[in-house]
Formats: sequence, structure tokens, C-alpha cells
Amino acid sequence: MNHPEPAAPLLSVRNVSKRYGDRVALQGASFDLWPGEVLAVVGESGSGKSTLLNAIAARSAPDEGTVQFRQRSGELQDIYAMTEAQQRLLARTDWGFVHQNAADGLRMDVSAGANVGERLMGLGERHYGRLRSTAADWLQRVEIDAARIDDAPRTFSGGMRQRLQIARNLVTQPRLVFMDEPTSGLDVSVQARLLDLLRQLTRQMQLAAIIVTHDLAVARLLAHRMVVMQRGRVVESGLTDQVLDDPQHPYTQLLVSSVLQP
Ligand SMILES: Nc1ncnc2c1ncn2[C@@H]1O[C@H](COP(=O)(O)OP(=O)(O)OP(=O)(O)O)[C@@H](O)[C@H]1O
Repeated sequence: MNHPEPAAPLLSVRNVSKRYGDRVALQGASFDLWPGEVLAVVGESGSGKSTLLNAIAARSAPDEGTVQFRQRSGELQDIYAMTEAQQRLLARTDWGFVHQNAADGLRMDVSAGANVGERLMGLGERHYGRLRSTAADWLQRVEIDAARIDDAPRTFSGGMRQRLQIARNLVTQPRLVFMDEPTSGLDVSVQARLLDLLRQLTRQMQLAAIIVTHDLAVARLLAHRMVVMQRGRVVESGLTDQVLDDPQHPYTQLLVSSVLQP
């Protein structure tokens, strides 16, 4: 897989920690993400993956550490030093967040077209014809029949809902998308199609993404690089193929071998 090597990181995470009461959910996580790079965060249930994702996506502030994002202007900005209004603007323009459960990322009772158009309206687009044609284009890009544009996602299958959620996030051409277990909970064949689509879109759009998954096959297929978490710590990180083919940490070795031995 070609690895993009631009000069400066898009996201820089340093020593991020978080506790819930006495429980340490995340301890000293650090990594950089480069423009156009897809990073998988893997680890078993409870290892701190969602806590990490929420901390770096400005959804839940860490107790310690910094998260810096490179704005389009080139300026590296601490996301927790931003005002709430600045964070919200980022979240609906340059960032996307794909939830595991599509219902958490969609408005289930408004039309598919409105779900896609909403983020564009948030950027100031008001022209009905343009909103509708962009929404129709995006439905096609995520392989949803444009004839369903006026239907609400409540009437969609699980796979269609997830594809709609992806369209809703990507319509503003974000530079960074966070994804929390985007394919789990779907049938295997539906997962495979969704993974193909995600791979195609991340490449076409040169999208940087951080994907939380417990499924090493998802990491293998989508990610340039991966970090492995155990009990709140990053225990191994590196190029995906290297980590999966030659894991160094005993925990990663266990994860990889448990996948190989069904
Ligand atoms: N809101 C919360 N209150 C208390 N403890 C929490 C909370 N959220 C997470 N934790 C604890 O923090 C640790 C890390 O949880 P986290 O959800 O980040 O793990 P995960 O790797 O995402 O797990 P899963 O794959 O099951 O979603 C766990 O021990 C969990 O019980």
C-alpha cells in the first residue's frame, strides 16, 4: 500500500490519559496521523479504544495530554483550547464521525436527501436544486438507489443506513473522519461490501481516518498503520502489514494467533 509522506502531521496526539473514577481507561496515548492516512485502533473489548476516539474527536476531554489538529491554514491548533463554537464548526465541516450504530449518526425520520444535505446547509448552501442534486450524487456514490432520496433511513436496511451515514459525513469533503466500529453488527456479506466502499472512498478522497475496530481483517483491508491497545495503553504501533505479519508484543501475537485459529 502506498503510504503518503507529507511534511506535517494532520493530528498530533500526546500523552492522552483518562480515568473514570478509579479506573484508568486510557494511559499516555501518543501518535501522529498524516494527511490521507488511515489508522486503525485495535484491541479487545474494554481496552480503551472508544475512550481514545472520543478524546481525540473532541467529544470527551481527556484528563491529561494534548490533541492538536492542523487547520486548513496550516496552523496546528489544540482542539481543547478551541471554543465550543469552533469545535462544532470543525465537527460539521472538516471532520466526520461515523458511529457504530447508524441511528446515532443519522436523523432517522427525515429523508435520506435531507440527511446528506444538512451538513451542506450548515456550510451555508441554501439552493434547493443544488442540495438535492449533490445529495442524489452522494447516494449513488455510496450505492443507494437515488430513487430512495425522499425515504427516511428508518425504512433502510442496516447496510444502507451505514452507507447513508458515510455519505452524510463525506459530503462536506472532510479531511479527517473518525469511525467507531463502522462495520460491526452487519452481516458478513454486507460488511464486505461496506469495507470495499470505504476503501475506495478513502483512497479517492485521500481521506485521513481513524478507525476503531476489534476486527483485524478491517485493519488489514483499510489501514496504512495501526495501533494496538491493551488495558488503556498503546502496546504496539506500526505499518499494518508489519504489525500483523510480524507482531512484536505478546498481546498482539495473541490477537493475531487467535484470529488465525478459529
Ligand atoms: N462512561 C464510563 N464510565 C465508567 N467507566 C467507563 C466509561 N466508559 C468506559 N469506561 C471504562 O473504561 C475502560 C475502556 O472502555 P472503552 O469503552 O474505551 O473500551 P473499548 O476498547 O472501546 O471497548 P469496546 O470494544 O467494548 O467498545 C473500560 O474499563 C470501561 O469499563
